[in-house]
Amino acid sequence: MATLGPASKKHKVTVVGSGNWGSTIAKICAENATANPNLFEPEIQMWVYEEEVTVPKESKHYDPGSSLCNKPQKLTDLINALHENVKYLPNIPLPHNVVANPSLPDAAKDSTILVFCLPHQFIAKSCEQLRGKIVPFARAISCTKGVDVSNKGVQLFSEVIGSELGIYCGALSGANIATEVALEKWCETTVAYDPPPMDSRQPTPRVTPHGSPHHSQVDLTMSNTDTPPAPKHARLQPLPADYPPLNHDNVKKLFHRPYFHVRMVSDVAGVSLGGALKNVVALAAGFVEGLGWGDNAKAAVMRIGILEEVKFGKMFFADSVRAATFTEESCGVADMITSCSGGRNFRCAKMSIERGVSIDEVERTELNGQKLQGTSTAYEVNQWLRSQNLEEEFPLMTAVYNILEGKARPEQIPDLIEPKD
Ligand SMILES: NC(=O)C1=CN([C@@H]2O[C@H](COP(=O)(O)OP(=O)(O)OC[C@H]3O[C@@H](n4cnc5c(N)ncnc54)[C@H](O)[C@@H]3O)[C@@H](O)[C@H]2O)C=CC1
Ligand SMILES: O=C(CO)COP(=O)(O)O
Repeated sequence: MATLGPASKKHKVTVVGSGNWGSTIAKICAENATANPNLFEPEIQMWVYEEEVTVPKESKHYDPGSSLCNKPQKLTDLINALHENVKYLPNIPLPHNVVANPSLPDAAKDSTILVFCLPHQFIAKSCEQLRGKIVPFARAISCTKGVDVSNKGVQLFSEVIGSELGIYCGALSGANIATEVALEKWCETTVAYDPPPMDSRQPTPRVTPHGSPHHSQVDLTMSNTDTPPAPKHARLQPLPADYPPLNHDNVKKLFHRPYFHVRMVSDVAGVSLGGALKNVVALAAGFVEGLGWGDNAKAAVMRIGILEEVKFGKMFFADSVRAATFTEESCGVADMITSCSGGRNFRCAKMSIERGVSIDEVERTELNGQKLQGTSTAYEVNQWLRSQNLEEEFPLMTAVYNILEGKARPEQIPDLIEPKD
């Protein structure tokens, strides 16, 4: 067995995104960079989609005499001066080693770990900006919840990021309402990371994967020897030996906090799909709550939602998904419950019924720039199901789409999701 020298380099970490969850994830990574100085560079770069922001009067930083407060400022300048994202994560101090950067290529320069935490509609554009500008052996984790439908079929965002950038991408998802996590209220999350064996420098169990570059182009099968087989296609570059290995233990150290408990798994598809599809279910839960139907109705919607998640995974990601991920891990049932109780998709869908306005209007007026993922995911999922002639197999996903389109009413949900004999 090859001897491994001590790692002389450390991982540079960039968080791509700075919204409600992006800023929270940057806080977590920054705390862990400080806690693990042997693994990570001290500074966490956080890419901020630049905009002009006025410090709100209710902010503790508001001081009418200060030049920062008397006119709109660049959000990056505010974050770096106040160590708070006053627009997307107000009242939460960010560690001083979080550095806001308005240039994506600059923020990601030389980074070996890219943590993507953007609303899903912005992933493709950000990958375009990064293509050819990152270190070729970088690894990524997608914290984005959604699926992408294109002429390539239905893809997870870990797959989109992986194939656009030619790097390996895992996924982080769980019952994680950002404001609670940012306040350090305890919760669990699931990180799916199924790295090529060359990263972990230890045998990794064979998993049958779906689609992303290491999946389709690199044979992950381990022989019985300690040396991993050479990849059939060398596109995925090995992590140089002078970096600490990116195995489950070290990836966990980037995210696990006393208030944010990480369980590591290898099922990237299951983790990603749980997070994506529950956002559509949360809209249905919001609709029935908005009608005043109570917890029993919401529980029925959640039950069917979980069944449709599992079915979607088995039908379209059969070679990689593990049904138990949806029931055993935080990214499954637990995320369904929390999202259908207090998530933005749930709350905005409920308000849209109560006020008799569209959910898009509620998003515009109530979320101060934060983005719903359930509405666009409902359209993406429907586009895919329709292309496969399978809308009837997913009555809840289809009902939500039809309600958003004005082709069905929320009151019809019980009939729409009733199994057809
Ligand atoms: N907020 C939460 O509680 C959680 C969110 N997530 C997921 O994390 C992902 C990111 O969500 P949040 O951080 O909550 O974002 P957010 O919804 O709070 O904020 C919107 C973000 O989009 C950025 N943005 C606006 N226009 C843009 C453009 N043209 N290009 C690039 N960025 C642009 C804004 O700067 C802002 O950072 C989503 O997929 C969401 O489902 C996952 C777990 C919890
Ligand atoms: O994903 C979330 C909690 O895990 C947050 O969901 P919302 O985007 O609906 O707030």
